[in-house]
Amino acid sequence: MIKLEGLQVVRGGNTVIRDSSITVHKGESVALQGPSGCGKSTLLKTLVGGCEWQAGHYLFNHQPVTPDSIHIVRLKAGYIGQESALSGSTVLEALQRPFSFKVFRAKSFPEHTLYRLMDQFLLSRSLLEHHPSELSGGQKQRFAIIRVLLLEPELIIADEPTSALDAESRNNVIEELLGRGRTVISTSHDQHWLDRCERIVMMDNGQIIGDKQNVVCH
Ligand SMILES: Nc1ncnc2c1ncn2[C@@H]1O[C@H](COP(=O)(O)OP(=O)(O)OP(=O)(O)O)[C@@H](O)[C@H]1O
Repeated sequence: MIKLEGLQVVRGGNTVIRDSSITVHKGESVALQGPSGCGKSTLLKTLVGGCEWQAGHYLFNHQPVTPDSIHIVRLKAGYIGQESALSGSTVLEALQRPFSFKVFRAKSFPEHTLYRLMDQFLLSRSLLEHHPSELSGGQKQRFAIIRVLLLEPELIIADEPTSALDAESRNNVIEELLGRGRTVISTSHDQHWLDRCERIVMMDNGQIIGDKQNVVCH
């Protein structure tokens, strides 16, 4: 699904991703691990065009991707960022907003899925009428994940998706994102999340330095 070869990313004049290559197949769950500042978030952002790459090759579903054609990835990949903003006058409006974008207009808003996910993530229905700024950090994070899931992306890119969650909602989010055969590329400092990813890719100083299969206990 994703193939990077010799990728290089420069930010603020510094090379923060260097000569990085990785292949991720459909259905795999991969976590990038490594010290703070080694480039994990940058690599995830680059996959959806949040950072430009200056050298290397990027293939998505065997198609070459360039910074100019990154929209082919954005159509099919959902990005859950560390500070995903929900914009709208209510939470419901924020969740519905992507469905008004031209590229997603053919999709209808999956209300049943929304309610299923809210129940699973322990979110009460009344929150839908709240202003997004009234949500707690953990509620915001769960709604940001729901917003991505409602669009049924082929690929999920998740930057610390459980960082603001308590144990119960964390387990439910892990089950939903990692327990259903989805293709997920992530970074996390949460050992519960890491234990459920099938592959751990080690990074250091902007480079991929190791790749191991995890024995996943379901
Ligand atoms: N907007 C930016 N402009 C310039 N440099 C940046 C920017 N954002 C991050 N960097 C630099 O890029 C490098 C990689 O940062 P990145 O956030 O990708 O690391 P990380 O591995 O995700 O760290 P953490 O585990 O702390 O989230 C760091 O040296 C950081 O200082």
